[in-house]
Amino acid sequence: MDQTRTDYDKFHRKPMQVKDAQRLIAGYVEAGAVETVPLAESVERFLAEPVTAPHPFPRFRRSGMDGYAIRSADTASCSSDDPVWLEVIDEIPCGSVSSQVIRPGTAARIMTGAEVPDGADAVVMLEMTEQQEKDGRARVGLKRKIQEGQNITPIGLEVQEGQLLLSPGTRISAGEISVLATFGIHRVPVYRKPRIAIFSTGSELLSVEEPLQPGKIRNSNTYMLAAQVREAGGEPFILEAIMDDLQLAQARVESALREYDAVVTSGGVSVGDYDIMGDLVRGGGVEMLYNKIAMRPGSVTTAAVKDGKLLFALSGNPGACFVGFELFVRPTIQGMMGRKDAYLKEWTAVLDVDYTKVNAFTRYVRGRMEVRDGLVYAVPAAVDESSVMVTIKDSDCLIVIPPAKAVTPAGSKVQILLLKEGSR
Ligand SMILES: Nc1nc2c(c(=O)[nH]1)N[C@H]1C(S)=C(S)[C@@H](COP(=O)(O)OP(=O)(O)OC[C@H]3O[C@@H](n4cnc5c(N)ncnc54)[C@H](O)[C@@H]3O)O[C@H]1N2
Ligand code: MOO
Ligand SMILES: [Mg+2]
Repeated sequence: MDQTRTDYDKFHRKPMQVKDAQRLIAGYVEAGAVETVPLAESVERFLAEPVTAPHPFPRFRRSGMDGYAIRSADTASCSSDDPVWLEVIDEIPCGSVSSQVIRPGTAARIMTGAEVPDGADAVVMLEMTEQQEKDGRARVGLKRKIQEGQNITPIGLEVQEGQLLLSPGTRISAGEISVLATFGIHRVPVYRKPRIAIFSTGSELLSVEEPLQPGKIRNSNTYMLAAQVREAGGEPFILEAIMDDLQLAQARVESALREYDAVVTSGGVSVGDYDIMGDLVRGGGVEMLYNKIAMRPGSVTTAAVKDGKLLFALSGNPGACFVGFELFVRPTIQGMMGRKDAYLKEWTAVLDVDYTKVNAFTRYVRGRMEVRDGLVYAVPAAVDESSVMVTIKDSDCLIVIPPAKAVTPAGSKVQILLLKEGSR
């Protein structure tokens, strides 16, 4: 390729819409290998197989109170002046099953969580009863009519046998752990965490342990990306940052693509003389999928594929790097763990202040949500330049501002993308 042609390609990039780029990437994403882990270790992992209920839950008629299991018909005509007295024929602690059948005129003492004996159709709480002993036999007195079914949790109230409880791709947290434990699933099939290699490019980068030097900065993107990979559910592998050297980058990308499930880099994707990642993806060693997205920040966000494995070459500007990850890498990692359409959740909100910047591309503005009078307001970060690092931490959403020729006024309805997994 002659130099003129190369420069032309470098500068004249064809922007792709975010949704089209996401769809293109999704075509290369498949759920990966499965491993089995002990229940306690399955938290935060992604389930690999459906879980259906092997039995109903509750599995037996369960007493909801400490009291007496009775036949409701026995209380049909009792009153405070004329209590009914039932003979207590058994005591049923939780975990025990009575061998008695409750017949007319009898009752069994029962504890919360115990199986209600045959014949009984209600449980009366202890506080509503009187106890008596007559001729060496325990009796319980009731003064009020009791409804059939009272304080008995029926079989299968929560879950029917065979019911689908959890689908593959579900992220396991406390509620899912409770389901798995209840049904005795103590070895849990989960997707292996995708192994994601991360390295930054830039001759200006110092490692985080190094003292500052003139013109240099510390490499924050690598650590931010590693945190994002972990939050998405993947396993980050931090590779040493490299200088702006095309051969070095080429060798590193190739070996990382061989060894890991996907590779994420930061820096060097724009049109600068040392923007080597931009050159690398156009160089033929990998198949470029896109090198311009119709968005800001991150317009130069780039992706490529080699032997079915994805390379995400994100912008070096921290704000753009963060957004590029959230829109393209996060859904990829989660897709590798069985999640379909794992894109940031979208809500509608009211823009809190005028947004004055205009742009031909959709903007993904860092911001935070505030709920006032039942409405969600989207408050843009004070500074949301692509190069700004410090407002990333203050953001819990990205405010989507479509291409606009004029100010987007306060009060406009806007879409917001939720960033924090906990709020999704
Ligand atoms: N002539 C043009 N210049 C630029 C354009 C353009 O269209 N024409 N686009 C601008 C935009 S927008 C962006 S975004 C950046 C993209 O830059 P690169 O992806 O090539 O990234 P670098 O040049 O390597 O670095 C940009 C910036 O980020 C800092 N950086 C880099 N790596 C890290 C890191 N690991 N941790 C923290 N900070 C990092 C770097 O020092 C630079 O300040 O290009 C614009 N220019
Ligand atoms: O590509 Mo830059 O990140 O648009 O701001
Ligand atoms: Mg650059």
